[in-house]
Amino acid sequence: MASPPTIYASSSKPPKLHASDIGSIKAFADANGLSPIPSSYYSIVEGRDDVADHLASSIPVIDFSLLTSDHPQLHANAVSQLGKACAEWGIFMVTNHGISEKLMEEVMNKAHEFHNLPVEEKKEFGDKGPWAPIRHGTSFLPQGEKVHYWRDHLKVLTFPQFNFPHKPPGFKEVAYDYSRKIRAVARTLLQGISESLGLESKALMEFTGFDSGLQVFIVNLYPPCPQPELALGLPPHTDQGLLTLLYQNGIGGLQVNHDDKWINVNPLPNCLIVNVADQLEVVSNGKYKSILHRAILNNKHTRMSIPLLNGPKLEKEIGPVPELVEKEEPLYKTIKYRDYFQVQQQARLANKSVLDELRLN
Ligand SMILES: O=C(O)CCC(=O)C(=O)O
Ligand SMILES: [Fe+2]
Repeated sequence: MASPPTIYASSSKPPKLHASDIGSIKAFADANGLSPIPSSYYSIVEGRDDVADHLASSIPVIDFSLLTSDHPQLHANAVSQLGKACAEWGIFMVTNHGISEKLMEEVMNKAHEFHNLPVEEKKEFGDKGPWAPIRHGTSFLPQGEKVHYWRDHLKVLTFPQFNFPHKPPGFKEVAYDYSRKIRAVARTLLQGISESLGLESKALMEFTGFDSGLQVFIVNLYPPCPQPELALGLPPHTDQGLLTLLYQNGIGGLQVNHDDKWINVNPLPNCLIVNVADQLEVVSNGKYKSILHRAILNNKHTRMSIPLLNGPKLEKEIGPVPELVEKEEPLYKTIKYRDYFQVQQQARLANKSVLDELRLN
């Protein structure tokens, strides 16, 4: 067995502090510098898992301009690559997506400004539960979790209704523009994914009510952590929704689980990282599995990530698409997307995957 980290051997193990008392891990990290982290943030006890870094360069890359090409063969090739990426990986990078570098930078800068606002100024956005349109908070599920995670977040419902914090000035405007452009990219990807399953291009959009679908705009900030070998930014989880499109500030930290190994995601410049999420697994009847991922930490740089979760319409009944289960057994229950949240909250509190609750034996 590996020798335990020295912090465990010390008689002065740092105190357990509850994330709700800490409020903002950024403010806490700013105030505490290099002091040992509270022991309530120890989520890695056996040392970090091995990382299969030789596989990092195998994460698929989809050229969006080929997917939207008028040339039938180029489009067909892109669709087949997309299907392969969803089936074999559940994560891929999208290049040439058409969202300008300038807009992406503006969103990132404003997002940073938001997290840099004094704690008092952000109090009005404090987390009031899963259905609140704007929620600012820390960790993962502070009220239910046994250990905490080194991250602050802002989560905003940006579709079908657009909500957004009114500060810092200009954030709302660039976020609106970005949110709509991301939805358009997600919509085109969903059409390609539909085709890759042998369905009509609009089939998944219509079945999931995508054009009135939920979008959650998340801004994560992971401050430098003095003991990154002991804590995590986010625990292993899958995302709700159909497709998550994520952009980060150039500091690595996202890892995905592929064939039971953790792999660092090293994004190409200006690309979008796309994750297959739970509802895509369900509608594809398990052909495209939602990807397990987590966020690790470093002790030097602030990491920021901006994932936008694009899901079905809340009132839609979501289960395997009927065309796919004409010749095979449905592997998942059908439930209203709105009710899925209830199941998800309970499953997460019990530390289970929500899909386990929806799987039919
Ligand atoms: O920070 C990251 O790269 C991952 C964020 C994430 O998985 C999430 O917010 O659900
Ligand atoms: Fe996630």
